[in-house]
Amino acid sequence: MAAQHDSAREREIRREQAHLDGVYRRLEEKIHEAEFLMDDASKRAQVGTPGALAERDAQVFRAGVHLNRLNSEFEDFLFGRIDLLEGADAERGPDGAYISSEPAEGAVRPDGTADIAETLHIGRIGVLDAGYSPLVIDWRAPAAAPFYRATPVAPGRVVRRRVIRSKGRRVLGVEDDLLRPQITARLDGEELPVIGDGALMAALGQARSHTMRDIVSSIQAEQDLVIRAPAASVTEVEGGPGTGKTAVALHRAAYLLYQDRRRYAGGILIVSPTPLLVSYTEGVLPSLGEEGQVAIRALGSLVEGAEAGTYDEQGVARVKGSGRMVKVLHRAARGGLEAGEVPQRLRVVAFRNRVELDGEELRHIRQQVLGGTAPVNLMRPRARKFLLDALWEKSGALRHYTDPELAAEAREGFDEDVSAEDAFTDFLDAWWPELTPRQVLASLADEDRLSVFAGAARGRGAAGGPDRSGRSRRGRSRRGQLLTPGEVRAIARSLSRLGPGGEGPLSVHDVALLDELRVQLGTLAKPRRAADPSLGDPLDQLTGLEELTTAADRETARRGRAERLAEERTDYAHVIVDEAQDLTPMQWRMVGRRGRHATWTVVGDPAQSSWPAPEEAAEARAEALGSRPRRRFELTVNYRNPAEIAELADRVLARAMPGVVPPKAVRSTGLRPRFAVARGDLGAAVRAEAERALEEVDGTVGVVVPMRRREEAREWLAGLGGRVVPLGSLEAKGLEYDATVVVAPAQIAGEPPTGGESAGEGASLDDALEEASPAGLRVLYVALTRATQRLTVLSAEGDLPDAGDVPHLLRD
Ligand SMILES: Nc1ncnc2c1ncn2[C@@H]1O[C@H](COP(=O)(O)OP(=O)(O)OP(=O)(O)O)[C@@H](O)[C@H]1O
Repeated sequence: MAAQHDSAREREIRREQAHLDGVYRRLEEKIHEAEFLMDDASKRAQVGTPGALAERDAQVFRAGVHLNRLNSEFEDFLFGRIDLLEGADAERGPDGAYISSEPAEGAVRPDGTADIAETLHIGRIGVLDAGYSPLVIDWRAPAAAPFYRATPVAPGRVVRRRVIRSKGRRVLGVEDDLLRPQITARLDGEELPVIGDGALMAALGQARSHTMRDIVSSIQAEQDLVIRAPAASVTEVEGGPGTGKTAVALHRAAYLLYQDRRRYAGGILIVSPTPLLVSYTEGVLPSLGEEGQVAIRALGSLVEGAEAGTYDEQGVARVKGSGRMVKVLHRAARGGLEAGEVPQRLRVVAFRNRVELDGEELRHIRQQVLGGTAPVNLMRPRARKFLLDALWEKSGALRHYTDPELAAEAREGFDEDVSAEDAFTDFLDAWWPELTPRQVLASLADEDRLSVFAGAARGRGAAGGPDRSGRSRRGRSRRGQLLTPGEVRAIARSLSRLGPGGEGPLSVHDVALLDELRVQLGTLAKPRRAADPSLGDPLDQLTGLEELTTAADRETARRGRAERLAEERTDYAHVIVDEAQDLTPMQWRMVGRRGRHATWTVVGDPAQSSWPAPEEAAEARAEALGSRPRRRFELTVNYRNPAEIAELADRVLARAMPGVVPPKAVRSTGLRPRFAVARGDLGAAVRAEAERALEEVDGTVGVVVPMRRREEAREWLAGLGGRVVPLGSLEAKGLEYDATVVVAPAQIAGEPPTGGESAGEGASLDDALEEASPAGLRVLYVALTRATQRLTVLSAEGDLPDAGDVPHLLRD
């Protein structure tokens, strides 16, 4: 093989540049073609026959999509290349590349030499030359798979894998991996040069910004297996921090779209734990050429019209997220009719007689109606019928008829009479109003009401809330009691921030409760809106001769329709759940409803779960995913943290989940984590450490503080600029920064379940350890695994640092 020196590198860069120039020439031709098609299409608008118009619409649409993709500003449009031996067969796939992945017999000569038979360039979208030969293969095409999968142990046909770095139209560099070092391969009679020592490390060393980058040029083999796994039933992926789970989930969405656009366009939902993670990741799909086809939603934004703006204290969150709430809400929905002023008398005039039902009779009727299983709002017709039955009986009119036919006729007349009376309809509206989920949720701010639904007797066992370690006292509660009086009080208090109609700020966990109530209450069919021509199908408007709308109008209408569909869509074709370990049972139910007929990809890491009752969540997850078969994958390499940081985090993991094998960190920076202690003012110490980190790295600095300190942290760090981000420990999920400052680790690990004070000044070692529940330690593990370059641990009250400033929880 040729030795690596600068002139060889430059020559190779020139070669790739020549190829890229050819690709851009071809792209320009395609752009002209698409523009011509658009132009041609708008001329057809003047022809005006239905056939021509329909054809034109289709043409405008196709050309528009194509133009958008071609015009997209791809940072490095072309990023890879593989040089392949001759294949075992001579069959070509639809992208023009040969299909076989194994070399033909005799491709390597007995003397160890071989010729490169095929060179493929890999890019974000595929481009064919005028003769339909591939200039660039789409990274998702089967022919591109060896680029990701080939290893020196199983190289297949790949001799050399090259990552090409470019900016705009300029090739900046190339990095090669040689997969068959034992052979001497020739390309066009020349020995194949090998440049650089791998692109992965270069990618990992880059400074981080506030948005995630795609990893399309350096996807690793174990990740590629997940990305390209067939979308059957449930694909489950587990892996430690930094193993690329989120990256893989996003690339998988793009892959599925490529595989079956018809099925998946607009039909993929990615569920993310926090809005911060949504905004961090949402640029990745457009960079892969997939704009607007995938809904990425935070757990607090999954229900239409309900956007969570706050977090509950952890103790409250634990109860709201628990499966015990299903029964409480079921009862609350059924009892919701009693929440306001309930009319105690119904008085109507029928057949010229006054008929009346009193409070007791009405209560009895209500009970009978509620004996049905339908959602409460959908029982209104049943309520109406039972009321009419009772009125008819009470009127005594039946006695006057012996002939059943006449009796039936009379009854019909009676019902008509009563139903036409305002007194009756007004009564029904007040007695069986349409309940909204928000209203019913807000009604639970009344502790007495909630106690009834929760089966919790008031006034006794006031200390029955969550205990200090956050463990539920469910095991010790009375039979039939769903929530303890302490839990009832905590929930009622948290809901008191809502107005009577449920207006006001919702917490993330309230949203899952609203979704549950939505189902328990049922939604009345809305009267169909008068047809709005801008929302109709443009093809429906082609009534014959006149051309009513311009192409631009139609494009707007199409977009309006797409947006409306996206808003209303509640059942997806594929659901991807990121950070799945953190979904509460109630959230699993909410997410499960959105993928009843879907295939699923579920990625997560049990070691990062902040949910204190993993068995309960596992049960809910099993229920949401149903009996679909599971296919499991594991990711084992940590691409984010340098080994020095991973080693420290692993100490916490060993404490939180003894026996769990941490992922292997592939990089080492030689920089050990820094330990410091806040001896005076905590805010000043945090600010000083953040400033120091800003000096040390080019990119972002995340300052992770206990949840209850996040408001203060904003003030401490004010004015340091956009590179510094203050975060509560639970908000750090899934994110990464070049440097992180983890503040008060013992408080992060021991954040008390009901938001009270944790072990403070003068706390003993035993106190500190007792406070740190496994769930708390897992939260700390997340905080410690966010840094790509540098980590500072700043001890505060309760950390018990040793002489080297290492806090107790992080010592060996
Ligand atoms: N094959 C790869 N090539 C380059 N970078 C990679 C690769 N795989 C992962 N990374 C990078 O490693 C970092 C971690 O990836 P990601 O956030 O997807 O991990 P994760 O498993 O979701 O982590 P966590 O569980 O901590 O949220 C990201 O910066 C990602 O871009």
